[in-house]
Amino acid sequence: MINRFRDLLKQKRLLSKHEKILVGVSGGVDSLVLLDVLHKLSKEEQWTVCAAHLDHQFRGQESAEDARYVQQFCKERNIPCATESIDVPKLIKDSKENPQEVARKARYEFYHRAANQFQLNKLALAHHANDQAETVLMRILRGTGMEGMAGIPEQREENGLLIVRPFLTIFKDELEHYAETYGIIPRLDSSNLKTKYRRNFIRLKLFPLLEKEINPSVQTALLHLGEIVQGENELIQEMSKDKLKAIIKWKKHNKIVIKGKLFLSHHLALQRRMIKLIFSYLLQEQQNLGFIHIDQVCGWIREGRTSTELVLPHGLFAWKEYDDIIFSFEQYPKQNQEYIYKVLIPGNTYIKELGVSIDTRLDSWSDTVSNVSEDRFTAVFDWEAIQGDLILRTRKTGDRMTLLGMSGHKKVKDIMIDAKVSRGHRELLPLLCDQKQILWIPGLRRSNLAVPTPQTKQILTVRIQPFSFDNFGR
Ligand SMILES: Nc1ncnc2c1ncn2[C@@H]1O[C@H](COP(=O)(O)OP(=O)(O)OP(=O)(O)O)[C@@H](O)[C@H]1O
Repeated sequence: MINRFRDLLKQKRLLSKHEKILVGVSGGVDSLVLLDVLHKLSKEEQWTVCAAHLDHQFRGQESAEDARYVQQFCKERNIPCATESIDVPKLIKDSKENPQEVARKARYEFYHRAANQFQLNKLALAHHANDQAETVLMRILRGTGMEGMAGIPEQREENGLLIVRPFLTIFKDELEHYAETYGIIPRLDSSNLKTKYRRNFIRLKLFPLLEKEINPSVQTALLHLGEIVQGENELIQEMSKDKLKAIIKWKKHNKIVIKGKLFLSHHLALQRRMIKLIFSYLLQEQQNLGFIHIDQVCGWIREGRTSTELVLPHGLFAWKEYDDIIFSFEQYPKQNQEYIYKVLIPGNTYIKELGVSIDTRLDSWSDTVSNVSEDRFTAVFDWEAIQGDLILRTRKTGDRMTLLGMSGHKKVKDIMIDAKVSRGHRELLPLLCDQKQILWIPGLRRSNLAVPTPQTKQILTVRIQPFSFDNFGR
């Protein structure tokens, strides 16, 4: 019988020669068989095999006896065994998290400690084909995507520990048969019937019914479905990662900007995956968003309108700026960030809303005529043509100006739209005005007003600290 397991393990290629394996052993039949099989094959495969058992203190004395039982089982076979006893019921009481998650976390932390203690890098767990079929069916019934339907992964990495499940295609009756053949007596977990209610409902009621009425091999069918989906899933995941790289314009830990048109050029299946990847990147995989939100985002991007902001769970926001789709934990720049400053002449005025300062200087024409040079953030004016105080303020509805080199007025809003200034930044961008008109939109365009001429006596040079739209309002 061990030969069949040897062949199966070889075929799976989850374990190669010289592996250093930690086996998670509960004391139940599956994990005792796994430990026994791996131990029996360890000599020829030159494996180091150790065991780890955690007493979760769920069942008082009974749990403590499980731990002693596993220790004894290991001692008889000369297998090093790490055991710990943790008051998981107390951890659950003190925590706000889901009880199963708390127990799982405690167990995995323990596995890591045990693996470090024995210097091992693989963890083998004894989930089997029935567990897999139950998982696939349960997820289908509860609602899942392809990732969920793929079931339990045969191999995955967690913080440097490679977790393998060599029995995932072996049904429990075969493990029980092995146990009987080799005289392995498992501990009976009395909590099984209570804690695994839903699983037991599927195992004890639903599967027998489905096997009788629909398909005698329903579990195998589900197992195959899981395997097929897992393969296709891996393929589409790889594709999504590739495509995502191309649509990301830039990203930082709390913000991602993607190219809308390129995103929409992909199939909806890839779009959904890419949004999911974006969520898991921003949310650090802790609290991914479900199908409803993923679909909501895809639909919202398709809508195309640029003026809506999407409020998502876990403090995430999404908005559009021309072709950019922005996902961020910072809210869309507020509309009412109006400001107005009297500009000191000569002197320095700090605009706190922008985090930049504005410098002014007055010179006689003859002093400056040789070195006056305008750029996006510097402008020069005929001082005498300026009417009253100089102010720097945000845009007001209906603001208009005459651009240098153009005749007629143009709406400031349209000038900004033409220059592709995003909606949020339109409300923040400073306008330099005198008492009557707008003279200059720093960084963007200047008006045809107060332009120095050969008759100009005094030149006003205004220089605003260069700003990028990324520096403010976002
Ligand atoms: N207390 C524990 N200590 C260490 N490993 C555990 C413990 N409980 C479960 N495991 C590992 O996790 C796997 C899955 O656990 P699960 O509770 O689903 O199965 P189980 O019914 O306890 O399986 P088994 O028949 O092996 O006891 C087990 O097969 C075993 O490898």
